[in-house]
This record gives sequence, structure tokens and C-alpha cells, in this order.
Amino acid sequence: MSLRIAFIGVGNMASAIIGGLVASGYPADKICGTALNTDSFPELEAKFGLKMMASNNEAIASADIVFLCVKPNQVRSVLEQAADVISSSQMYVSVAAGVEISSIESWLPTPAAVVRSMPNTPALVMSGMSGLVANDATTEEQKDWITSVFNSFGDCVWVENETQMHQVTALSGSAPAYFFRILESMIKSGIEQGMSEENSRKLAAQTMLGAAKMATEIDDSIAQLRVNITSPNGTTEQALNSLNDANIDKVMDDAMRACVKRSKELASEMANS
Ligand SMILES: NC(=O)C1=CN([C@@H]2O[C@H](COP(=O)(O)OP(=O)(O)OC[C@H]3O[C@@H](n4cnc5c(N)ncnc54)[C@H](O)[C@@H]3O)[C@@H](O)[C@H]2O)C=CC1
Ligand SMILES: O=C(O)[C@@H]1CCC=N1
Repeated sequence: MSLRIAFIGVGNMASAIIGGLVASGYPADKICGTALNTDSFPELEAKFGLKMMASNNEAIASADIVFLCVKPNQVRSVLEQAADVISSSQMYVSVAAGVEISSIESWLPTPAAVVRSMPNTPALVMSGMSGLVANDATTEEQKDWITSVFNSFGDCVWVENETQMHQVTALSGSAPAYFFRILESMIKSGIEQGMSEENSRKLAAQTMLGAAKMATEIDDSIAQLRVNITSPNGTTEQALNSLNDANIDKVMDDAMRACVKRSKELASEMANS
């Protein structure tokens, strides 16, 4: 029997997860969701087949598993307002960046299984990547169930300790945006050099997909995959020299560290809210 799932805050991230779940065959009649904008309900119901509800508490009361998909600063009020309908037999799964398990535990009226996740939007196209960590109340069976849910829209890893969720955020949660930013620059340059936007986008984006497939499916080191393309004194070497001159390692390290820094700030803001 499929467990009943409530998604509190159906926006970008919840839509991506729900889309993956439904596409993988999870029965949509076991899924409900809430959002502030009730005008979006007909479209969401038509798209996913789930039931949208105006009341978080009704949705939470009806569920075995509650996905907390509101913005980080909303998690506390959602849980505190639902105190009367929360039970210790439910499992709470948060996607909120920077919100620590101990904060969620302190906002729940009763001890319960809590999983903290950091998914990413490629879940929309079944290519998501998520980091997961659970509290001690979460059983191995519940973890297996969560693994299968997160695998339904991509892949996932359980991290060794919760602190590593900051690095997960930098490596995968926020990272699709870095790759989109790089694509934007490549496409812009292609257009400025006379290519159509359509061809520039197709050439660059399909190449990013192909490179990612090679990086995930071929056992060679990433450096070796790069070397295989780089003929001595050829075209690639010139492009890589330009990236190295711009100190690409430092650019990416700075970006990752800025992401981790904000994730830590969010965690302490949420813990003290
Ligand atoms: N967008 C992303 O790439 C990722 C987002 N996240 C996390 O996912 C969470 C949601 O982010 P997005 O989906 O991007 O935001 P979003 O703004 O697209 O969605 C949030 C949804 O929550 C609803 N909402 C707000 N307050 C509510 C309340 N009190 N009760 C019920 N619904 C409420 C809004 O109507 C909206 O539908 C955040 O905590 C974020 O940290 C995590 C990983 C990746
Ligand atoms: O930017 C954010 O805060 C969220 C978390 C990871 C991706 N988006």
C-alpha cells in the first residue's frame, strides 16, 4: 500500500519532486499539496493529478509523510500552527536550505522521524541529485523508502553527518544555477560570433549533457576525460588556457565557499528565529 504524502508549499521544488514521483508511477491519489496561491490549484491538479488543499493542517492531518517545501523562514510557523494534527507516527521530510534537523525537532510538538534533504531542480526532468540525512528516530525501513522516493526523480546520497549538507548545497542543490550561468555565457558568445540563438543553445546545452553523462558513466578521472579532448596545440588547449588564465579554480572555489557561507548563515538565522 502506498503511503499518503502531503507537500506543504507546492512551488518550484515540490513540483519537481511531485513530477518525478508521479512519472515513476507513484499513485497521484495518495498525494496532496498546499500553496498560498489558490489560483494555481487547477493547473497543478491537472498536471500531476494530486489534490491541492488550502489548509496546511488538513493536508498534514491526512498524511503519513509530510514534505516541508516552503521557504526556510516558513518552516517553523507551518509546524507550530499544525501542532494539533502532528503525530509521532508521521515522517517529516524537509527540503528547506539551511534548516537543521534539531530546529525541526524543536518545532515539532512530539518526537518523530525527520529527514533533511537537499534536492535540485533537475528532478523536473528525472535527473535530480539529492543529499539526505536523517535523525535517530528514522528507521532503516523509512530510510529505504526515502531513498526510493528520491531515486524516483534521479539519484541521491546519504551524507555522513549533517554538517556536510552545506557542501551538498554547494555541489548539487545550488549548482544547476552555476551550469545555467556558464551556458548563458557560452550561448551569448556564440550569438555574438554569428550563430543563431537556437543553434547556440542546442550545441552548448547538449554538450553539457553529454559531458555530464561521460563524467557519471565512464570510470576515467575527470582530468583524463578532459585530456582526451585536448590535442597538443589544438583548439581546446587554447580555450582551457584562457580559463586557467582567468583562474577558473579560484572562481569556482569562491562560488562554492560563498554558497556554503550563506547556507551556514541561513542555518544560524533559522535556529535563532
Ligand atoms: N529551488 C531550488 O532549486 C531548491 C529549493 N530548495 C528549497 O525548497 C524550498 C522551496 O523553494 P522553491 O520551491 O524554490 O520556492 P517557491 O517559492 O517556488 O515555492 C514555495 C511555495 O510555498 C508556498 N508557501 C509559502 N508559504 C506557505 C505557507 N505558509 N503554507 C503553505 N504554502 C506556502 C508558496 O505559495 C509557494 O508555492 C526552500 O526551502 C528552498 O530552500 C531546496 C533545493 C533546491
Ligand atoms: O538558493 C537557495 O537558497 C535554494 C537552495 C538550493 C537551491 N536553491
